[in-house]
Parts: sequence; C-alpha cells; structure tokens
Amino acid sequence: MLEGESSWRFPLPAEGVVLVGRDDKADLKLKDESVSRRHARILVTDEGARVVDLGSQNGTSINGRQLEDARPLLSGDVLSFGAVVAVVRAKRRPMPARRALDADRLMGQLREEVERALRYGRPLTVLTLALAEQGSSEREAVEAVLGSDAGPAEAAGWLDGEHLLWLLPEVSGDPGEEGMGERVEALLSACPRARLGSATCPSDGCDAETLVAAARTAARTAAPGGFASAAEDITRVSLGERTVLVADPAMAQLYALLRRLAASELPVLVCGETGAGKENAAFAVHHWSRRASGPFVPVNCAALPEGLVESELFGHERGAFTGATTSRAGLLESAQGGTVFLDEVGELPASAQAKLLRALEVRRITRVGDTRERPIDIRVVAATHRDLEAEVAAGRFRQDLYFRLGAATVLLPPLRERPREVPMLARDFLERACVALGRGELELASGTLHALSRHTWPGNVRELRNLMDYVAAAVTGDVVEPHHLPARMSSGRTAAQAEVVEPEPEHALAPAHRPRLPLAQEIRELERRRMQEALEAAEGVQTRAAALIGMPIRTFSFKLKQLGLQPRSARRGTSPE
Ligand SMILES: Nc1ncnc2c1ncn2[C@@H]1O[C@H](COP(=O)(O)OP(=O)(O)OP(=O)(O)O)[C@@H](O)[C@H]1O
Repeated sequence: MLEGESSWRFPLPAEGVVLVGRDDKADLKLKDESVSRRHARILVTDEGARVVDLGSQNGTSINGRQLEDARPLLSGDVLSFGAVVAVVRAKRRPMPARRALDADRLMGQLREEVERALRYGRPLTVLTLALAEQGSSEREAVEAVLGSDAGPAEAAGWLDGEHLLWLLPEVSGDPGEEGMGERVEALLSACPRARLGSATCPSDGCDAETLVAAARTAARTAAPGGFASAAEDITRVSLGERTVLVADPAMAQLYALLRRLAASELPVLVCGETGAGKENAAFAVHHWSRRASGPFVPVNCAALPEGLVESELFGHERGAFTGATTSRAGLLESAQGGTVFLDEVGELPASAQAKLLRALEVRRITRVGDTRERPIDIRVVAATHRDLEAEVAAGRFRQDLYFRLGAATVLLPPLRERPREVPMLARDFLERACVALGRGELELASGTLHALSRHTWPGNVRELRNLMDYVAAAVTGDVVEPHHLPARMSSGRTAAQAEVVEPEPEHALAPAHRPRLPLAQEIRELERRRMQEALEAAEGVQTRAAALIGMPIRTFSFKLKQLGLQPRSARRGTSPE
C-alpha cells in the first residue's frame, strides 16, 4: 500500500470480504481525503480475489483503467483507491504445467508487462535459461521447477528449443532479493550445466525485444551452471585516457574485430552516422596497434578551410601562396610514427583525393610549393557518414582511393539500433557530468529511461552525452523526470512514429483558421526551424547538420547566412572533447 509518504503491506485473508475505505469499520482503513468512507470491496475466494468499487467519489482503477464492474485481481496489478495506490502481490502457488506459454504469447505478455512496469514505475525482471543440450530431460527438469516455483502472474515458456524465458513482475533483479535468488538456485540445480541470464526493465531496456536480447546475451556470458545479469554484462573498453562502453553484441564483435585489425597495418574505414562513435573506433585501432606510442592525429576533412585543404594535409613551403610566411609540416607529416584519423573523408575535394592516394601508395608526401618528397610512416584510419560506394558511382569519390582506404571496412550501428546501450550510456554520462560539476548524484526516473529509449537519436551518442550534460546542469533535485527532457523527447512517440514528420503547429489548425502567410515565407520558416534543429543535433558542425536534413553543404551555408542563423564554431583538426 502506498499512501502519501508511507507504505505498508496489507495481507489479504485466505477467504472473505475486505472493506476498503475511511470508515472506522473498514478492514483496509485508509486516511487519505480522496478515499470515500466505503470506497471498494475485495472479495477473496479459493478461486482468487476480485475487487468492486462501491460508488466512491473518486473511483477505483486497475492499471490506470477506471473500474466499472467487479474485476479479478492478478499479482502485479496496480490498484488506485482515489490517490492511494496498492500493488497486488500473490503468495507463491504451484503453477500448473499448462502455464508454459508458446513464444508468441509469451512475448505478447512480456510487452504488456513492460508497458505496465513503465507506466507505474514498477520493477520487472526477465530470466533466460540456455539449456546445455536440446534433449528432453533438461526441459522436463525445468518444467518441474516452473510447476512448483512460479507465481500466478509469472508467465514462462520456451522461446525456442533451448531457451526458456521466465517473466518476473515486481522483481527488480537483485540476486539477494526475495523471488530472485531462489529461482536462480532452483533452475540451476535442476539443470546444472545450463546458463542463466537476467535483465531488468527499465535499466537494461524498455521494450520486450531488448530485454530478451539482454538476458540472452547475459546468459551467453555466464559459465555453465552459472548466472549473469545484464547489468554485469557491460564492458568498459579502456583505451588509455578514453573509455568506451559496450553492451550490444554487435558492438562487442565490432571492437573485437578492431582489435584484430589493429595488429595489421591495413587502412581501416569506419562507416557510421554522425556522433555514433567513429572517432573512438579509430582511436581503438591506434591504441591497440604497434603505433600506440606515436601520435593520433584526427583530421576533420569537412572542416578544412576551402583552398587550404592540400596545405593543411601535406604542409607547405614558405612563399608557396600569399600568407605562407613560414614553412609548415602538414597533418599527415605530423602523424609520423602514428595514426591519422581522416574523419568525413568523403568531403575531400578531388585534387586532395588524388594527392592523398599517391601519398598512401608511395609513402611519401610533397609539401605545397616544394619539389622534394618526404617519407611518411603513418597508418590511415578513415571515417565517413556517407555511402562511399554510392559516392564513387556518382563520380564524387575516386574509386582507387576508396579501394585503398576501405581495405577493411567496419560498420558502426547507429545508437537507435543498439537500444540496450541507451540506458547504460545515459547513466554513465550523467554520472560523469555530475562529478564534473561537483554536484550530487542524479537518478534517471523510469519514465525518463522510457522516453530516452523511444527517441531516435539523430545525433547518436554525442546527442545523448550532450543531453546528460544539460540535465546534470539544469535539474535541481536528485531525480531526472521526463518533464526535464526537451519536449521532442517526452512526447511519447515511438521510434517508428518519430520518422513521420510532425505537422507544424499552424498546419494542425483547420485550413480555414490557419494564419495566411505567403507560401515562400512559410517554407522559409520551416527551413529555418529544421536547420536550427539539425545544427543543435550536430553540435554546430555544418557539414553534419546539412547531411542530417539532406541539404547540400553549400546550400546549407548560404541559407545560414541568408536566414541569419548563428552556427557555433565548427571543430577543425582535433576534437574538442
Ligand atoms: N560506446 C561509447 N562509450 C562512451 N562514449 C562514447 C561511446 N560512443 C561514443 N561516445 C562518445 O560520444 C561522442 C561522439 O563520439 P565520436 O566523436 O567518436 O563520434 P563520431 O562518429 O566520430 O562523430 P562524427 O561523425 O561527428 O565525427 C564522443 O564524446 C565519444 O567519446
């Protein structure tokens, strides 16, 4: 029972009637003014419990739905008598074997449980057992455990021939918790060579598929006869002063591949959306290579000043052009013995592409205005958010350079395709931001984690990190609630819905009531808004902002000036992070 600031347990009788209300004669006596004297009645028989509202002033609801007729109570139901909330927990009862559900129904039930857990901020844990072998004897042993240990609201069943899924509403996944430890023990003593994994909503995921994937991955990492929770399944890849957090299996595989590639001298091409972590991936290759003690030189090819691209990359001699008062080594030369990270390599102009190809082939560069060739000993890791193959087909990128750079190509998935990593990264960034600000810890409310999991993250990990920096600075209490997030995130849209362009507020009005603006002006306003949003998501980096909304960079820059928008200064060369 949760009433005002206090909470307590009210055990229901094995059989009988329980009157709920403020009346002195009530069995379940409540004090809150929102509760009527004779508010509701709970009837308990050997078939279960049912609740009926007695015409109360503020009504009784179950799981957010107003009660009209008597309704059976299930473990995990959230009951509201006016403002007083009660969570129903059934005592353990043997589960008849027929409760083992088929995979579709089980996933359907999990979706409902996830929705309920998120809506009412209640815990929910899923257990996945991976059998050591597909034989029937282990299955039978597991089913016997389900028959004797599962509570009435705890659905369980087989996802496939070897994976069992057990849903535990109201369990927060702590191994010491009542309802958790003994189930783990019961399953593993029934199948001593099986592996068991758990995942909890919302900290390990806010949808059924993510939770199951997280629990399965955790089970895979457990030793035979062992148990692992998804929370322990986060890898902190330490790269000197950088730390990369990895939980998604695709990311774990990608980092394992980068480690293998690092041992070779092959150029690596990292493809992925803006802010997805391409620079971290490039740095990992450098850090794990024999060049780790040499320099790592990031070059943002999109931000090299027009007309100076070649002199920036290859250096120049004194007097090579107006303003070249001294000789200067280029970025490639300054990476001697180390690694050059050519970010946004697809933006290099054609002449620089030709010169870069030659430099990589002969391992020598010629500074602008010089005739001498200088040897270079560098490894190149390049990155792009573009489809370079398409750029080659369109004649914008040299095929020979593409083949040279893309000897080993790795694809970094966007953050929206690694939902398991969103809560984990959010917590980590928030913790770091709080430490940096010297403020107390902040917790992410379950509604907030849910909102984060529904967002589509066009700016990927960078957008998430910036958001956590913002909430650490802006939120005064100790919990980040959904209303602290920008409106575009707390609107409750799903990822799929977010793909649909929202009507602008004025378009939402009936045509007759819309303010009449000249069409050109309306288009300009829309353009201004979209460009501003894209600039925010891309941290002021114009090329990325332009790419986000599919506008050619030159048009974007021109319109920025025309519309009087203020870009923040774009980074150049090294990363400001
Ligand atoms: N898995 C991760 N763990 C921790 N931090 C991460 C992770 N992935 C990305 N980041 C952080 O997110 C930010 C953006 O990452 P990064 O600069 O590597 O992205 P990028 O793809 O190179 O971006 P761009 O295309 O804009 O150059 C950085 O601060 C980086 O440290």
